[in-house]
Amino acid sequence: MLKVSELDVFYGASQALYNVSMQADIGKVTCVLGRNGVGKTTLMKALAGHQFAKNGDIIWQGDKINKVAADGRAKQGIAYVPQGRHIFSQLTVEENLKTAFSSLPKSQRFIDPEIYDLFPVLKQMLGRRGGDLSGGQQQQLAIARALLLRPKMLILDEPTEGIQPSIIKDIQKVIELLRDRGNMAIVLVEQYLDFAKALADEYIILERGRVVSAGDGEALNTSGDVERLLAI
Ligand SMILES: Nc1ncnc2c1ncn2[C@@H]1O[C@H](COP(=O)(O)OP(=O)(O)OP(=O)(O)O)[C@@H](O)[C@H]1O
Repeated sequence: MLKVSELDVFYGASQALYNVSMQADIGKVTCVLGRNGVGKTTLMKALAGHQFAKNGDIIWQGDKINKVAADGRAKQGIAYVPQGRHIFSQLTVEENLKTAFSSLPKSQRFIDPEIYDLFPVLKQMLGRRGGDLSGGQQQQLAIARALLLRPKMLILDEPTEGIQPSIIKDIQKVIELLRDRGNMAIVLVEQYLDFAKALADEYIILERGRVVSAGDGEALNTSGDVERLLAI
């Protein structure tokens, strides 16, 4: 389980997160919602170890990981799929997948064939360059690469951004399947409310760096607050 308490995060002198607390349980999807620029990506970076908190605690599986860098967190089972996917456009699909190996012990440095059950398109495209894939295929590649770490927590920052509806459905099914296995916490940043509603077991909404609403996924459908807080 992930437990975040009273997190303050700064970029230089500018504060991006104020007193943020949240929890993400194994076997659940926790959605982080909010308009542009409210701090969602900053929170994900703080969870993944790409940005450090000035104050507050990040407790993962009972250990305080505030000071652990990103590679250390990957080794502790935290996998991060950043917004914009960050795949290597000059490397092939297979080479992109293998970049995950550096965080794995030697015995686990292989591509689990299950990856191709989840994302069949990747098998057909193993020799293609990452940059030649569609946005949706790149997103699938980025998620597959993260899954090679055999994570206990998967952080997905806006996986539907700029992606065609049929692939959004495929990604939704994969997230549901991973959740239903019950051995992974999934933290999902999402602007696309229908996708969030379909997947969220729990949610938080950020506004100007603060948590302004939180609850179980059902409340996303019933609370009028949600539409108001996410309206542009
Ligand atoms: N590297 C940075 N240096 C300085 N300020 C930053 C940096 N990255 C983000 N910020 C600022 O921190 C605040 C939160 O940004 P963040 O990217 O976390 O928001 P977000 O909710 O993820 O937005 P979006 O939905 O547009 O991705 C914004 O005011 C942004 O301008």
